[in-house]
Amino acid sequence: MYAIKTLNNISDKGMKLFTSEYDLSGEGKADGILLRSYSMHGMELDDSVKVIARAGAGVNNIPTEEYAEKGIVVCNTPGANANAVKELVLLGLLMSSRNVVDAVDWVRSIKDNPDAEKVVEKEKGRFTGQELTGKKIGIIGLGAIGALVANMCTSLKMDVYGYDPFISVSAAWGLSYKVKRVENVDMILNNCDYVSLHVPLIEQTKNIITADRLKNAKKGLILLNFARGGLVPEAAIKEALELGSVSTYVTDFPNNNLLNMKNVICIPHLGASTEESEENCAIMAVNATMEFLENGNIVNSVNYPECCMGPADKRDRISICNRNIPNMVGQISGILAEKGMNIAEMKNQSKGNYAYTLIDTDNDVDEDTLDRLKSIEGVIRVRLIKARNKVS
Ligand SMILES: NC(=O)C1=CN([C@@H]2O[C@H](COP(=O)(O)OP(=O)(O)OC[C@H]3O[C@@H](n4cnc5c(N)ncnc54)[C@H](O)[C@@H]3O)[C@@H](O)[C@H]2O)C=CC1
Ligand SMILES: O=C(O)CCC(=O)C(=O)O
Repeated sequence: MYAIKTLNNISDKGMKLFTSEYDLSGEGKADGILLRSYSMHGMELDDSVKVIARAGAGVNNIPTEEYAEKGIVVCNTPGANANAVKELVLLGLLMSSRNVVDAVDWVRSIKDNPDAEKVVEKEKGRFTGQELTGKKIGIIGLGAIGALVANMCTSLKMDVYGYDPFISVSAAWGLSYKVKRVENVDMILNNCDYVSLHVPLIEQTKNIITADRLKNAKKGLILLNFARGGLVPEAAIKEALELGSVSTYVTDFPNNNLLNMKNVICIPHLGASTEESEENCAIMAVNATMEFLENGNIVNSVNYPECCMGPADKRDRISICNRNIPNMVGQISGILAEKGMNIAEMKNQSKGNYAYTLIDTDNDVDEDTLDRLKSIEGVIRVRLIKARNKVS
């Protein structure tokens, strides 16, 4: 039996995939944790936790490196909510271009005016906007969401520019040939009418949109931030709005300061909040959790490498989280050889500072073997997964 804890509400479509082997009561020590935006920084974790699945893309709410050090695999759900975000970006583009928020507020204010129809025609000129077609848009970050946004904007007949020095091969393949490649953030800000941010919040992207950069931005820029608040310092936005270099800031990450600024359109972090996206994310997160707990297979991890060997069905499987340093495989297989054990199948993958090893063995695995594997310098965690239908 595996115990699962959830730190946010996770769609039933995903949760009901957990079989009767899973205790979802949330009581006792968890083997796996599922969450959305809950902040895990500073949270005490039981030693029992082996896998954490973020039903979503951004993992800045999880100390992924600290957990890698503890042998806890953190997964996310790449692309599962990208379409939902793309559609909200479209709304952001339209809201900011057609003064929809102010116009709707104003028209509500005349609801008791018996001449509302006439007043509408007289006053509507105050809300005249601009069209998207023909305007320049820059997309910063061309991953799952940025690529969809870029392609959507080409369909709107916008002139689309993209910046992503780390673009993946698959994202590049999916990108319209109409998206023009730009070499730096400033070229985007200085030349575009609209800029949309789609990078993760990491050390290198924190405060990426500085006050200095915004000073030189094309006058009247509309800046959309559906990625993370920490990419754009509030002081920079305040100054840019006052100077007029930015005309409107659309953000999915409101706080008290932003809510009190004129020409800031705040949305309450709704980017991924559609039924479809919540279901997609939950299904992917639950599948990754079960795959790791039952088979030791790692999919969509952000702190350990992808490593899959199919179901742990016929043979016992040893799962090892280890540091990415020389001679780990040699030492591991050496111990199994000394114990007279035969390796039927083995896989070792690495990612950054960490590596992961899966071993299927023809023999029974005893406690002494596991203890010896654990004592290897650089081994972080060892787990035995008993075969479900063992061949004797
Ligand atoms: N508003 C919301 O509800 C949601 C917000 N998000 C945010 O959007 C972010 C992006 O999501 P996805 O597109 O799914 O992730 P992704 O991982 O598919 O794409 C991120 C892209 O950013 C690029 N990148 C990284 N560092 C960069 C840099 N310094 N400069 C330029 N590009 C850089 C990467 O190469 C990658 O192509 C997430 O990390 C999350 O913070 C994601 C989903 C929902
Ligand atoms: O779960 C959510 O609503 C937030 C989604 C999000 O921000 C993300 O996936 O990065």
